[in-house]
Amino acid sequence: MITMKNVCKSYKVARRNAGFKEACKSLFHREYETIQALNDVSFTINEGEMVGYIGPNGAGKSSTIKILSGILTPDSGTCTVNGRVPWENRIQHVKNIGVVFGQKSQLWWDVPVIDSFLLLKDIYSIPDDIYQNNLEELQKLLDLKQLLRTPTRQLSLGQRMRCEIAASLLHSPDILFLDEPTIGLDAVSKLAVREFILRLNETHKTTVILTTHDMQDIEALTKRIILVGKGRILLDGSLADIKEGNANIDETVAQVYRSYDI
Ligand SMILES: Nc1ncnc2c1ncn2[C@@H]1O[C@H](COP(=O)(O)OP(=O)(O)OP(=O)(O)O)[C@@H](O)[C@H]1O
Repeated sequence: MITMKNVCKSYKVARRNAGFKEACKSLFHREYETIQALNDVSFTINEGEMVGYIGPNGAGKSSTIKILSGILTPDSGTCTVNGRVPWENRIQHVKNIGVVFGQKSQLWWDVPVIDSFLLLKDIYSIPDDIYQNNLEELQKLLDLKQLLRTPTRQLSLGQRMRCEIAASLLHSPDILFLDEPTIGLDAVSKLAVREFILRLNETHKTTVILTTHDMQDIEALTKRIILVGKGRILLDGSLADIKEGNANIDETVAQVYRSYDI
């Protein structure tokens, strides 16, 4: 189970005006601004649930995922993932979770994908039999056979994303965090990724938290949505709660964002 209770997170950002004079001035006197990325965020997600975490740019989605995966520590509030505080026992915690950041790679750029997988096997101390079973299953379901011997940098975005998802699941995590996993993918790759996530959730009961701006992803994958805006949870329900008649889903969501002024 995942719980977040009254979590707040702010960032301190240095600001200065343009120009050489301002750069010199900032050496002696820095101005800072505080950005409140998360403000009193609370929710609970049960085992096996698949939840869409949506909101406009800068709403606080990635900050939430980073806290849940132990990369960031909140300023205040509590958070547990399967009974563990993510940032306190990171080594144990990461064995339980898989994370895919659509805009970042966890694969080593210059080596064949299979070498990255072997490195991950060592990092996560995955036993041989589990690694082999998982590799075989993922290879089949994500159609990786032709890709494993290719260096990551030579893969297309869609091919890389399939490899990234496989990499995040080699150690059989109970929970998968997907931060914009279909960003930039063509229709065929998107469908393949969606189908795989659905199947993973159905067969392995993996808990999935998905952040995306693609409302078709949300429509296809999640029954529950949590809407975040300006660092606050604004709605915890289903797409049906915000959908009106046969309105287009993108227009509906844009209308919701406008109505909350986010
Ligand atoms: N490392 C950082 N340093 C300073 N400010 C940050 C940092 N990371 C995020 N922020 C700020 O915190 C706020 C929330 O950012 P976050 O990346 O969590 O939003 P998001 O919902 O994931 O956005 P997007 O959909 O654009 O990826 C934004 O105002 C952003 O500028």
